[in-house]
Amino acid sequence: MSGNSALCFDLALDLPQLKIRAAATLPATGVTALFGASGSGKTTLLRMLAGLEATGRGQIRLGASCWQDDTHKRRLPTHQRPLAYVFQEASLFTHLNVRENLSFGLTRARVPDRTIGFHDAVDWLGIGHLLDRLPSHLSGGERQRVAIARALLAQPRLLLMDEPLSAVDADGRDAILDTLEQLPERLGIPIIYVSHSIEEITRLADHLLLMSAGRLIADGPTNTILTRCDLPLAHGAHAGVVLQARVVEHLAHEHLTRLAFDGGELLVSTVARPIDVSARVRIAARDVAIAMSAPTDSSVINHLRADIVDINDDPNPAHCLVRLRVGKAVLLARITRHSRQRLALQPGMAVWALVKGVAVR
Ligand SMILES: Nc1ncnc2c1ncn2[C@@H]1O[C@H](COP(=O)(O)OP(=O)(O)OP(=O)(O)O)[C@@H](O)[C@H]1O
Repeated sequence: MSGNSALCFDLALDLPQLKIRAAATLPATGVTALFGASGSGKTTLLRMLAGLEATGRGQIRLGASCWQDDTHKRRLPTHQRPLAYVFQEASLFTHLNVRENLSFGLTRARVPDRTIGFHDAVDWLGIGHLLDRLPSHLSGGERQRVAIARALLAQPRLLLMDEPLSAVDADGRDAILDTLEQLPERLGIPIIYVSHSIEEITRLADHLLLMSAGRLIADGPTNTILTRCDLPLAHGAHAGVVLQARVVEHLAHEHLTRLAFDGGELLVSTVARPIDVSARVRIAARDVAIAMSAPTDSSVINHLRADIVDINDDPNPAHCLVRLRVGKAVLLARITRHSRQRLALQPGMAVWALVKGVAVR
C-alpha cells in the first residue's frame, strides 16, 4: 500500500461539557489503540481527524499531506481525506446486497494506485459466501466484516475504527480479531482503534493513546503504557504485560512449545506455528508470583530471574503491584502486602518470577 506515512495532529475543540486538547504523532503503520473512560472524548477525536467536527481547530498531517492547518486556513473536507471509518454498528445500505455494498466502497476510492482489490478484501474478511445476501440476513459479526471490507476497498491511507466489535458476540469477536491481527501487515497504513477492551488492545495494538477528560494523558508503545504504575491500566483487574516472543522449539511429547523473548524463555501449551515465527504473549499481573529462590517443588513451569524495579500501591489495599525487570522486558506481579512483608521485598532485589499463566496470540 502506498501508506508509510506517520499521522501527526494537534487539535482543540471546546464542547459545552468538555475541552478536547490532543496532540500526538502516530506510527506510520500498525494499530494505535485509543483507550479511555466513557465520555473522555475518543469518538470526538476520531471525528475531528475525519473533519466531521466543524468547530475543531488545529493541524493534521498524514506524511507529506496536510489535511488541516487552521493557522493557514487550510482544511480538506471529509470526502477529500483518504480515510475510512468503521463504526460500532455496521452502517451498510439495507437495500443493497453485500456485493453491491462492497462495490460502493470501491467507487469511493480516491487514490489512483488501488492496491486492495475486491477479491483481496472478500478473502481477508472471509465473506465470499455472503456476497448475495442482504444486510438484514447477516449476523452482527458478518455485518461488521462486510463493513470492514467496504472500508478497505476505499483504499484508505488512514483507518479509523470506533469500537468495531462492541455489538458482536464473543465468538464472532474472537474470529474478527484473528482477521484484524493480519491487517497491519497487509495494509501498511496507520489504524486508530478505539476500544474499552484490554484484551482487544493487547491483541492488536503496538501503540497506545490514553485519553482522560478530553486530553491525551499518555502516548507510547503498548507495553510501556501498560506497565506505567502512574497510569490507570496497571491497576485495573486486567493489568498485565504484552511481550513479543518467537517460537523456538516444539516439545511434541509434552504438548508444549518453547518461546523466547527479550528476557528469557517460556514454556506454553502447543502453539501451532513454525519455528522462528513470532507470537504475542500476554501475562496478567495476577498470574505472576515472586519467590526468593528458584523453586524445585512447584508445579509452575516458568521461573524467570528478575530484579524488582519498584513496588506500588494497588487500589485493593490487600495487594501491591511489583514491577520486575526480566532481561530487557518488564513484568507486573500483583501480590499481597502480606507476602511483600514476609519476603521483605525491596526495589533492587534479585528474585524469581513464577509465571502461572501465559496467553499466546
Ligand atoms: N457535538 C457535540 N456537542 C456537544 N457535546 C458533545 C458533542 N459530541 C460529543 N459531546 C460530548 O462530549 C463528550 C465526549 O463524547 P465522546 O463520544 O467523544 O466520548 P467517548 O470517549 O467516545 O465515549 P464512549 O466511550 O462512551 O463512546 C460527551 O460528554 C459527549 O456528550
